[in-house]
Amino acid sequence: MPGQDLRVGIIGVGVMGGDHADRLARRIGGARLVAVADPDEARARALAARHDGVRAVADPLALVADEEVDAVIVASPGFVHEEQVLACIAHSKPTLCEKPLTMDSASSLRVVEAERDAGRPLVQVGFMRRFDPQYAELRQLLASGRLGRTLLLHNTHRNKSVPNADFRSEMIVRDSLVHEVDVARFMFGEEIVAIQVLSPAPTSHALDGVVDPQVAVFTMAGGGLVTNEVFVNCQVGYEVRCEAVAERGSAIAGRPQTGLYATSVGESAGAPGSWGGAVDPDYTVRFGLAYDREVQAWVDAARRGEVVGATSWDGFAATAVCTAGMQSLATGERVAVDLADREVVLGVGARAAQPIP
Ligand SMILES: NC(=O)C1=CN([C@@H]2O[C@H](COP(=O)(O)OP(=O)(O)OC[C@H]3O[C@@H](n4cnc5c(N)ncnc54)[C@H](O)[C@@H]3O)[C@@H](O)[C@H]2O)C=CC1
Ligand SMILES: O=C1[C@@H](O)[C@H](O)[C@@H](O)[C@H](O)[C@H]1O
Repeated sequence: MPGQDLRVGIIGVGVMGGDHADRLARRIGGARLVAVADPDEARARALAARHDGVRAVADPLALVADEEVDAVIVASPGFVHEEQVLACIAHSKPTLCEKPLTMDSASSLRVVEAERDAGRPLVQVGFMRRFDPQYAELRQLLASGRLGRTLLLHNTHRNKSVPNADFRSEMIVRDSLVHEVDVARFMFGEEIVAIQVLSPAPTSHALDGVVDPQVAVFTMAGGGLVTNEVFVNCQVGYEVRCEAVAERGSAIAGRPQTGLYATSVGESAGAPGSWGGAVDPDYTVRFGLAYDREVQAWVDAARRGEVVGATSWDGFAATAVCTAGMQSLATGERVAVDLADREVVLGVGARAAQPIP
């Protein structure tokens, strides 16, 4: 592989698959897009037609088996990830799987076990916030110990709106809150042992019966607490931040300026979707650089036969927390996370992913 471009296939060419195709074509070195697969064949053909040398393949599993595809980005909906990622592992193809790894902890564990049995690291999960410069710097600051022991995190996660009628309360946990789960594990460097999902009065902008916003509280293995607001129909724009509170100070990733920061759809804070500067409209803008860094790191690591960023274990651990979160959403009760023992599953001394370059 050294010296040759990594030939990449993308499964699922909706918002994220299309975005990754563009970055592979324009901004990523050492790789080229060669094939795309999507059951929406017209969409796959249209994307292939926009890029030189890219084939549209009807069957995602045929793309995985294709000898001219070295590595695969899985950007299909979460409920088909298990079958597609297992196929990638069976064909020894390095895989960047968009979050969530799968929809429940049992299926995510099957992916972890399949990769273990394949005997080499193959799967990176698309938790891109780990590659956002501010999130990465916050993680380094906390790990350096300069602020003392980390006590609390406060996460905010707001989407302007979600277009999909399928985006029910459960989806907010499995598809949106799952990012905060990974952030909490990343910042603390430890597992989450319990989750409680609270249901405030919903916004009138949510579909009937959808709990939006939600407030989730995570208990970390060392006793730290993480509060999380997830609000997917906030109307204003995309706001994602993480404040860490430690024994000797605090720090925030994701706040664009100092001073009063007010957002509004109305006139009081200026033009709609503004605070005097602009609120990012969505994740493709806010995390564009993080996705670039994530995909470049994946390409570089795949060429070395390694995995960086979030591993299949991280994907499994996040899904396990969300599985418990679904139970808590239904009852309002605090639910313990049922996480397999990492050393039992992966073996004593199993190597974590390489640190993010
Ligand atoms: N990291 C991040 O910030 C984000 C990650 N995502 C994740 O990316 C994945 C895709 O999400 P979007 O692009 O927003 O969805 P989308 O709905 O825009 O696109 C999904 C595409 O997959 C195709 N598809 C449906 N069934 C398929 C199958 N069996 N095999 C292959 N393709 C299939 C659809 O035709 C569509 O083109 C999801 O896992 C989602 O959670 C989505 C948005 C942001
Ligand atoms: O992953 C993402 C979406 O799937 C999810 O639906 C959004 O809530 C997140 O902000 C975005 O990053």
